[in-house]
Parts: sequence; structure tokens; C-alpha cells
Amino acid sequence: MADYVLAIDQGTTSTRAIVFDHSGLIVETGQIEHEQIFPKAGWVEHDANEIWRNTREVVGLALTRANLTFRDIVAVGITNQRETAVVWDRTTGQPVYNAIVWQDTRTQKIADDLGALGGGADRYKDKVGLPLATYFSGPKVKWILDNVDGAREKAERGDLLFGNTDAWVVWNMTGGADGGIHVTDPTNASRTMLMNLDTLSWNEEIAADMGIPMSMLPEIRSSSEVYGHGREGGMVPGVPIAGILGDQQAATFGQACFEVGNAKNTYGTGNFMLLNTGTEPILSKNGLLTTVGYKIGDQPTVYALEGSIAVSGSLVQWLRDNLGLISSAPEIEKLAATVEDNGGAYFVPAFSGLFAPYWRSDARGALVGLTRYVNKGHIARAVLEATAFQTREVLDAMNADSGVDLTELKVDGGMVANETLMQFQADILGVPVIRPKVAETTALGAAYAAGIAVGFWNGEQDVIDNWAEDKRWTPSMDDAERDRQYRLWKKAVTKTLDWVDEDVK
Ligand SMILES: Nc1ncnc2c1ncn2[C@@H]1O[C@H](COP(=O)(O)OP(=O)(O)O)[C@@H](O)[C@H]1O
Ligand SMILES: O=P(O)(O)OC[C@H](O)CO
Repeated sequence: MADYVLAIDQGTTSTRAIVFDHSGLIVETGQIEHEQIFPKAGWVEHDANEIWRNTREVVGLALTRANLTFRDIVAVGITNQRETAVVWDRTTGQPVYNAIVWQDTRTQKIADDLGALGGGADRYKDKVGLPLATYFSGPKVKWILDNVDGAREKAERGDLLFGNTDAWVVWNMTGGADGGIHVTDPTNASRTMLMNLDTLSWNEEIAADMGIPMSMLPEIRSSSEVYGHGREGGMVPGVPIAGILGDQQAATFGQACFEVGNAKNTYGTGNFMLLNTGTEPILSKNGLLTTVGYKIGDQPTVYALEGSIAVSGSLVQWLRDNLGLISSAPEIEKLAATVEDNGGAYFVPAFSGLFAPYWRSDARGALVGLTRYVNKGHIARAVLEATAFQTREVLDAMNADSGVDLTELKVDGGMVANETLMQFQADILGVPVIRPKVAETTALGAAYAAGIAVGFWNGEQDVIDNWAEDKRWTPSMDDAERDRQYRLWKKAVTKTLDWVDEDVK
């Protein structure tokens, strides 16, 4: 009898497969990192073939380590880095270009030109909930069609398919060029700039503005239903593929944020806070995105406000890989502990411009407040604090947009292992920060979506019952100090703006 659910988490830095049991606990994991390709300043790509190879491998690893076979798996859920655009040939199964990653800024001109058609950055906002920015998939697809030899002709003949990495993985898992299904879910579709938020259907006018043929777009299904089955001869032959959720929405689901006003913040490569706003979309006036939270089968769509921060954990990686100040990410905590405070240094990591709440593509990173007093310990602290300050800005925007005064924040993701950061986060927010026992909430959310679709779990109540608190950090900073530090952070942000112009490459 099949007693387990398998989740595949196709993330920005790695692909993971995790086997969960009925209590929502991790049985085994397989994980492989993939190459980050930086062909030019501001460009970030992934090899979609490598991602698919790694997907197969991590599933094999997780099953072998758990001493299980595909027969023990009741359903598979997929969760993924969102916005990252893959365009591939439906006959050969080959991508026509590397996947263009969500952090990539090459589409700035495309976004500006679309805005110039009328309406500026908010041209499509009331329909899709998003400002025109380099972050989203639609303009990335346009870039590929405009720049890859022969791509536009092929696309117009109906030979090319587009998807975020969820659609790429599902298409390959269910047969690829040999009958693979081309589907996505509303959480992923809501990150393309091409989906009407109210009807969950593709917007043909926006697709036409971007020159994207409708035949390239995947079918939008719900986040929890049986889309198809694992291909014969694959890793999970005949097993239902039954859940798709963008990774941040999956974490929101896995954290049991089912009530209006529930929020979670995930600390990974970037940081993403989502607030459940119920069954009507709320348009932000404060720099947040309106997005689909989840749609379970035929049930009403649940929407969310999202504060997306492009650089948080990746700043720690940068300290490790580009500066060599630490040799592993967790080491930053030891380095930060060599000093009492940031020594006056503030690090605004606007490496991909600034996302929420600013949406300023012309910003670039800045380390300010430097004196000869500042040493590498202070810089380590400034790196950690940058994540906490950016999160505070997002929380303020959420409070302003929704009227909800968040009294606590559920957190997850790789960085929440860092106690220094979590304490500083509680201090700067002025509300408790709570980490759950299962910190892999992204994969867990996708597992729940799949398990609910096949009746392995009954629904949201099972998710709530399985959720358990691991640790909470309560604020200990006084108000005056909190205000002083936050004011300096805001001042530091102003130093990053207006950096990119025609002369700056
Ligand atoms: N102890 C730590 N302190 C600070 N940052 C950390 C720590 N452990 C991991 N990270 C950062 O967390 C990120 C990995 O988190 P993860 O949730 O796996 O990311 P993703 O899902 O985006 O690939 C990396 O960017 C890494 O630098
Ligand atoms: O893969 P992650 O965890 O960095 O998440 C990426 C986000 O989905 C980008 O929007």
C-alpha cells in the first residue's frame, strides 16, 4: 500500500526531492545544486536540461535512501522557482535557450518599452496584479523570441512551448515529446504577467503586446488535482502527478496560512513574504504584488499580497563566493558574533535592482557608513541585517495595504537556521518570529497539494493539525533603537537609487 507522498522542489540554487509520511514529516531527501550561469552583468541563466537531469536523479536518491520504490508513492507534488522562463521545442524536447532566471535584469528595455505604450509601469497592474519589471516571465519569453535565431518563426508555427520550471518538469515527467502534458497552476501563471487575476485565464491582449503566441502557453489547471501520471520507464511510472504550487505559495500552504491575515516569510536565495487576503484580490498601493495564493480543485481561489525581496541568502553566498570572507553560509553567524553591532555599516544588496516595495531597476548595491573602524565582522552583521530590514519594509507595506496588523510572523527557508538573524528580525519588526518543526515548508506545501488531490489527506485541517512550532524569538530591542536603525537603513537605500543609466553597464 502506498503510504508516502513525494515532493519535488525545483529551486533557484538546487533541486530537491523529499518523501513525506502521513504526519507531514520528512522521511528522506535528495538534493543536487545546478550551475548558476552569469553570461553578463545582470544576466542569470540555468541549463534546463541540467535541471531535468537533476530532477530525475534526486527522485532516485530520495527513494533509495528511504528504501522505497515508486509503488510506495501515492502522489507527486511539484513546487518551483517561479518566473524563471523555459522555452522549448515540442518535437525535439530541447530548450531553444537557457532558462532565463527570475533575478535576470536583461528585460529592462522591454519592460520600459511596454510601459511606453501607455500606462507606464502600472500598464497591466489592474489585470495581473504586477508592475512592469524585469522579474516576471512574459518579457523574458519575448526576449527569447526576439533574440534566438528562428525562435519567433517556430513559435508562430506552434512548435515552441513555454513554461516556468514547473511546466518543464511536469511535461518531461509525463512523457516529454512523447505525449507529455503541458500544464501549470494559477500560482505560477500569476507570475508571468499574462494571466487575468480574476478569471485565471490567459490575457490575449497582453500576450499580443509581448508578441507571444497563445499556442506556447500551458493550460492553467488548479493547484491540486491529478494532471497526469509518471511516464512508463520514468522514475515514478503510473504515479499521479497531482499538485503544482510556486515555491512561495507552497510554503504559505505548508505553513497552514489558511485564514485571512495569516502570513509567512521564506528566507532562501531571496525573501518572500505572503499574506493571505482571502477570495478577492487586493491591489497594492504600497509596492506589493497581488498574486494567487492557491486554488485547491474546484474550491474558490485564495489570493495573497506578496513582498518579494530579490537578494537575501544570495548575499551570504556572495560573501562566501565573491569575497571569500566565509567558507560556508552558516559560518557567517560566527563572523557576525565577533562584533557587538554593525559598526555603522549598512549593506543594501540591490544586485538585481530593488524589488518590493520600491521596484527600482535602476538601483545597484551599496555598502555605506564605512569608516576605518569597520571590519569583516561588521560587514557580516550588515549582510544579515539587510535581510531583516528589507523584511521590515515589506511588513510595513503589508500593514498599510491590508489594514492587518501582523502580531507574529511564521518563518522558514535556509536562513532561519541563523539565530542571530532571527533575533534581529524579531527586534526590528517588534513582533515574535516563529519557526515550525518542519522547516522544509515549500516541499511540504506541494506534498499536501498532491496528497489532498488523491484523498491521502482530507484537506486543510490535516495541514493545520500537522503543523508544530519549533522555536520563537521575541523582540528585545527598545523602540528608540529600533527606530534609529530603521531610519539609517532607509537612508542607505536612497544611496542605491538612480545608479544605472546609459553609461553604466
Ligand atoms: N546559517 C545560515 N546563515 C545565513 N544564511 C544561510 C544559512 N544557511 C543557509 N543560508 C542561505 O540560505 C540560502 C539557501 O536557502 P534555501 O531555502 O535552500 O534557498 P533556495 O530554496 O532559494 O534555493 C542560501 O542563499 C544560503 O546562503
Ligand atoms: O527558489 P527560491 O526559493 O529562491 O524562490 C524563488 C522565487 O520563487 C522567485 O520568485
